[in-house]
Amino acid sequence: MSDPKMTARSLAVHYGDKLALKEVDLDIAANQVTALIGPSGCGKSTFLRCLNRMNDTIDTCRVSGQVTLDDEPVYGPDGIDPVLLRARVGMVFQRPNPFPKSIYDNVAFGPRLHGLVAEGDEMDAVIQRSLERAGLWAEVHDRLAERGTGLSGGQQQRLCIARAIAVEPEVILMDEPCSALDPIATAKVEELIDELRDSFTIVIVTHSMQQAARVSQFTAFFHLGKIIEVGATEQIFTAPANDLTQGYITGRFG
Ligand SMILES: Nc1ncnc2c1ncn2[C@@H]1O[C@H](COP(=O)(O)OP(=O)(O)OP(=O)(O)O)[C@@H](O)[C@H]1O
Repeated sequence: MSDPKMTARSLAVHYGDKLALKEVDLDIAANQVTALIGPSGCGKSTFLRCLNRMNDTIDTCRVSGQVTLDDEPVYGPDGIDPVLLRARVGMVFQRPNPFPKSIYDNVAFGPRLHGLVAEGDEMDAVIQRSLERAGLWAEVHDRLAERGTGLSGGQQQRLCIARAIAVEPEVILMDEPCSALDPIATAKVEELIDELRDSFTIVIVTHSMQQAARVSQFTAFFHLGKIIEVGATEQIFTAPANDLTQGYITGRFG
């Protein structure tokens, strides 16, 4: 791939003695959606968390190999500062997890943490723009002081997306972002993902083959800690090269 936004090379992850990810190589294309699929426990989330060093928070976890963001190393002595890295590579989790604060303060959290935006008109504009881009502004503009936790599940997840994009990340990692949502809320988030890729590079872990096919341009199939196959989503779903991929996408195992 020419000029990938992020790369992983020989990436391996141990939890204690257990090898969870084995020598994984992957390029993440800029302004595209890359889906990570595979059976439970195959290492998708572990891989995703390596991209913004979220695994650092797990005591037993050891990472080896290289990850880059715009050719800069993510790990090692010359690695990007982890706080800065997480501003550049944001994350949306499986369960919507708004802070027990107002809708406004949820979105303002990142810009305040990183000292990016002045309070007042400038912050108001960032809040509005982020909520608009997350497709939530129309639903919440007249109740920004209410608690984020009082929104519906789907709205909470879009609030978490607004919170992630408020710091203008370059990459957004999504770990099964729709698994706690109903079909209508899921459809909204999927539409949003498609719009967001104009501005951001997106990596999404999903258990839903339909979702991977609908939202992504590239798909990587993981099995037992390795990448078995990676390619254009259409090719992976219509003409996979590997029997294991074929077996998984046709539901023979999972
Ligand atoms: N914090 C942890 N401590 C110990 N082992 C872990 C930890 N997190 C994950 N693992 C193990 O690492 C392996 C990969 O897990 P991971 O969560 O990355 O898989 P996954 O493909 O995302 O699974 P799922 O689809 O079920 O979420 C599994 O065997 C899992 O049990």
